[in-house]
Amino acid sequence: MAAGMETAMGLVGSAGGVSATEVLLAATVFCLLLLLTQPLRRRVPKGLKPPPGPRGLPVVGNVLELRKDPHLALTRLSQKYGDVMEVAIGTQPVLVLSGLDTLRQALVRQGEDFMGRPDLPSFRLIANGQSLAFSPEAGDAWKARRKLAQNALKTFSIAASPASSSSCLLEEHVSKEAAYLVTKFLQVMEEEQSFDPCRYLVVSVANVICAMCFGKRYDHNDQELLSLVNDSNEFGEVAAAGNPSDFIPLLRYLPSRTMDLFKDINRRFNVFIEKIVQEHYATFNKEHIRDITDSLIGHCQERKTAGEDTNLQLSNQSIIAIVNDLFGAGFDTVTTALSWCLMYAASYPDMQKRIQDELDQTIGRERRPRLSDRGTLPYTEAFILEMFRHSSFLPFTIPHRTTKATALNGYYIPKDTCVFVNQWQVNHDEKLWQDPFAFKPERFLNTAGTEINRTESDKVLTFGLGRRRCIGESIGRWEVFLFLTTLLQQLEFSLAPGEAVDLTPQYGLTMKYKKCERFQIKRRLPSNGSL
Ligand code: HEM
Repeated sequence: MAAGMETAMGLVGSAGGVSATEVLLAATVFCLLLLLTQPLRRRVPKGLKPPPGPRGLPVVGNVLELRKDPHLALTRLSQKYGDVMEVAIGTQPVLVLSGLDTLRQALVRQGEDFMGRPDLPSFRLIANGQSLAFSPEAGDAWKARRKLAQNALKTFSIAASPASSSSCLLEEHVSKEAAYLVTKFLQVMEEEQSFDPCRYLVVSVANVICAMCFGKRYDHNDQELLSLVNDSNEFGEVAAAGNPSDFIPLLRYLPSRTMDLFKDINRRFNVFIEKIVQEHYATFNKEHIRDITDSLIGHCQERKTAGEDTNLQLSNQSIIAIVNDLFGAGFDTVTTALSWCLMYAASYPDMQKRIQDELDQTIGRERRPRLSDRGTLPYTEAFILEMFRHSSFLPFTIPHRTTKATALNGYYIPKDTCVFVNQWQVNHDEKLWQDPFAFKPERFLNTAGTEINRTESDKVLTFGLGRRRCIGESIGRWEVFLFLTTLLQQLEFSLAPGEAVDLTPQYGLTMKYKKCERFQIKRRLPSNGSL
């Protein structure tokens, strides 16, 4: 993103000259460009208005205002122009939506109108253009694929599992990986003074989604997996809302290291998934469906015998691409959520202690936390909610697109308009939250501190809303809960003394704090009576 923005800045900065003729020529070209690049005046139906927004420069539009932390820049602009505003990225108009009520209206009540995805060049590179999450299709075939993904995901994660000693497969996988992490953290701590736990967290979280999708787990030193999961930052830089090269065609022809990396990540990702899918095809047995990949292969084969192909035109390739999406969406989001949890816990030791006291009183230390403990740990739940709100690590949803011409809050919005949904703004809106920049889990508790206040928790926006709402929401929330409680039941997290840690989120599809090698982890002292 930064490289692209610099290029965009270079573009406007390059005009200049010394002689009067050159100045005149430059001015003429400028005016011509201005005329050519102004969006054609749209015909706005009677009774409606075009959305307001800041005036942009020719060629680059408002790119310069958005070049750093677009979520903050667009929040500031929304304070001036309102919940429905229009900015220009390059010459393309982009609708930016803020405000919880406006988002509920657009994404839920008028959900069909706002459910598309824009056809962006970088999105075409994801899963060979077949991605469920990023491709522009939003018709019946897409709806059938989303349903298929939801069902497969449910069967191999949160559905009751009579064959397992855990309540569901998700609990079994997470519990195992979290217990392994406890041992791993203590082992690394013996070897090093302090370290970055995210390096291990990401493999454990990836192993959970690998177990569900592919029925396999990887070693923490597996180079193939490590090289994939450690490149999520580069992926997020390009796939984030507002990547200039998606909107300014000229930038696509200029060399960009970030773009080259993005292409390479997607290529390696496809190779990784294809290899596993081929292995599954070779050993497939319809009487013994082992995981999500098998269940999708099974679906392809059933459809073939039922002659359903012409019906919804789902290609086998597009069905198999679903595992690509589930794996991709399933590890970076949850790892980022957990890394923020650990950072807040280490930065606020009193809050960490309060969670641990709650765990000691409710669960003790003899048995591992289970998913059924969720409703019994209100402070822990409030802490997780506050992590989602305060970090807002998914500042925007994946961009949306209008599927037809529509109206919102009295503004006219043409078909195929690209839409950014500003989740960060909602989570820091002073009209919704008292002291929005403070980290205060208690804001979600009732006065007695015994229950979550559901009116407050429903205001946090993290998983999107409506037709495009995240299909892994329950899995994501449950994983964060179970990993965090298992880790905090056994371990104490702190930061090595030194300079203050920089908690500023780095802009991307998912926002992380700067790499921090200063975590120290030790086994908790026995509490009175337990252990
Ligand atoms: C804490 C964890 C997670 C967070 C915060 C999160 C958040 C989101 C958000 C904001 C979106 C975009 C919504 C929109 O565009 O309006 C999304 C989409 C999606 N998520 Fe998640 N997610 C998480 C975990 C997961 C997991 C574990 C999976 C799967 C195993 C998953 C699968 C997906 C898929 C497939 C989509 C695309 C849906 C569509 O385009 O219709 N997510 N998620």
